[in-house]
Amino acid sequence: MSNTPLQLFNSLTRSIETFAPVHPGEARVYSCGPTVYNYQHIGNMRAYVFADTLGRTLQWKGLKLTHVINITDVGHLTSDADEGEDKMEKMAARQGKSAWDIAKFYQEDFEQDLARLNVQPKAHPRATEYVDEMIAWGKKVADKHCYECESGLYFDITTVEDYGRLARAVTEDGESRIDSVAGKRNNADFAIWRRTPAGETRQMEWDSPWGKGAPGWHLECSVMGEKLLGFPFDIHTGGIDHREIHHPNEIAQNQAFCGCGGLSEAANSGARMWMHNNFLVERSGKMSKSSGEFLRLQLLLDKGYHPLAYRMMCLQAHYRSELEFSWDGLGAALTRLKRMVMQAERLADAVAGDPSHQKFVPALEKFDAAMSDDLNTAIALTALEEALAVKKVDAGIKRAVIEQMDSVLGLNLFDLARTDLRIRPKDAQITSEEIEEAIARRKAARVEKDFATSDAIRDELSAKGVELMDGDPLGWEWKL
Ligand SMILES: Nc1ncnc2c1ncn2[C@@H]1O[C@H](COP(=O)(O)OP(=O)(O)OP(=O)(O)O)[C@@H](O)[C@H]1O
Ligand SMILES: [Zn+2]
Repeated sequence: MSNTPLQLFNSLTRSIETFAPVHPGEARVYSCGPTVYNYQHIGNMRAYVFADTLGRTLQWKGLKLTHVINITDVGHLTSDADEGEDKMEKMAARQGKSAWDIAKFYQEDFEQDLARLNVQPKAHPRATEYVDEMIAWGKKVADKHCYECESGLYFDITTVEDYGRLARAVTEDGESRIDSVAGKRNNADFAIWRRTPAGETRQMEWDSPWGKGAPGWHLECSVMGEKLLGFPFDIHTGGIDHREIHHPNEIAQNQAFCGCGGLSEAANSGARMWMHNNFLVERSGKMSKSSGEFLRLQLLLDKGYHPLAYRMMCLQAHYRSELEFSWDGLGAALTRLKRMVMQAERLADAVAGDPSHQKFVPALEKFDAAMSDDLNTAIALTALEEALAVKKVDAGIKRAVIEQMDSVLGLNLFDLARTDLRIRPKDAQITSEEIEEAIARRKAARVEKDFATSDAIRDELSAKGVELMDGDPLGWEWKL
């Protein structure tokens, strides 16, 4: 546990602030979750590695954490600015399945990816479970803040003070629009309720005072945040794209809901702090699902990379910096993780003791200072390596220090074995058992000083794409 004050960058004020819990001894965090109309790409997963590292840090500071990552299973249109088709219904039509089945399938896939990245269990409320509460919220704010037009109930952004303060850049026509909704008063007004067009039926629709239809995407997060965490809660997170439209709209709704209009009190915006992770990018630009082919965690596995190598890759960058994905970078992150796992393996039999020992003070202080400085995981990783390198100390003390650091970074160092990190690529022509069996035969031949057989086995493996790595300092033994 650490008592150093935690400094975090609050997007709302664009400055570093000291975290002070709303409820003493507790931290309540809401992270915008995925729209489950498709697989998540690894860029999306960067957002959850960041949110999880934040949650772990708050726990390490001694706070009882309540952390929500919602599931958007209705209401997110193909444009964040509330226009176009519902992403769920569009995919359902494309796959010839029900929107409910689509949501279930991709939610499960998402949760599997979270587990693979060692993201701690969180609450995952689904938007469709809160529709009554969304309607109640709409009723409460409708008179003062909304107007109806043909396509539904819209929020008039001029009815709250300082709309778009979070984005700092919202202008009347500053956002990309794909088509404009007839009857909207201001370009940036957004739907609270989307009425099903006359003569159509949606798979996901509910009765409301504004006709049959579905809730707006921004409303969902406001409602689930308020219901599950209460206003104000401590921290709201999301990817940096949400700073421009989704979160300013949530804040406007929250101001209306609190009946306090203004933004002078951080409380009025629903959360005290708003934090945003930067993008994972490819050379060609932001990784995105709309671009057709995209990188999934499963593809990394299929190519032989352990998912935690991707977590390592994320931690090597500051969450507010862009991170460019490359296979070489991922390979380097895997090697780094492997070195750490090997060092942790040496402590496997030790019972964790009291971490206070002179020799670990510099590394622990460095780690604490780095994490407390707006989650500087890149430096924290070097402190972890310094602690791992400390020699001639009691293994139990060392284990306790490493466990503490790993509880924050989530690399799972004590549960991973070296061999877990060597994943056979999906297209490999040979099974791991066959490789191990050939290696055992070769070892036996070498004991007999039968170098001809030993070389023959090496060639036989090489022909199948397996390179033996005699004397490899990482003990890798072979690679494909
Ligand atoms: N390339 C990226 N890097 C980091 N975070 C991202 C990236 N793309 C999206 N995110 C974040 O991932 C979370 C889930 O995003 P969401 O479900 O809205 O999908 P999306 O990837 O933005 O969809 P699409 O690519 O179809 O526009 C959000 O917090 C979003 O800000
Ligand atoms: Zn959201």
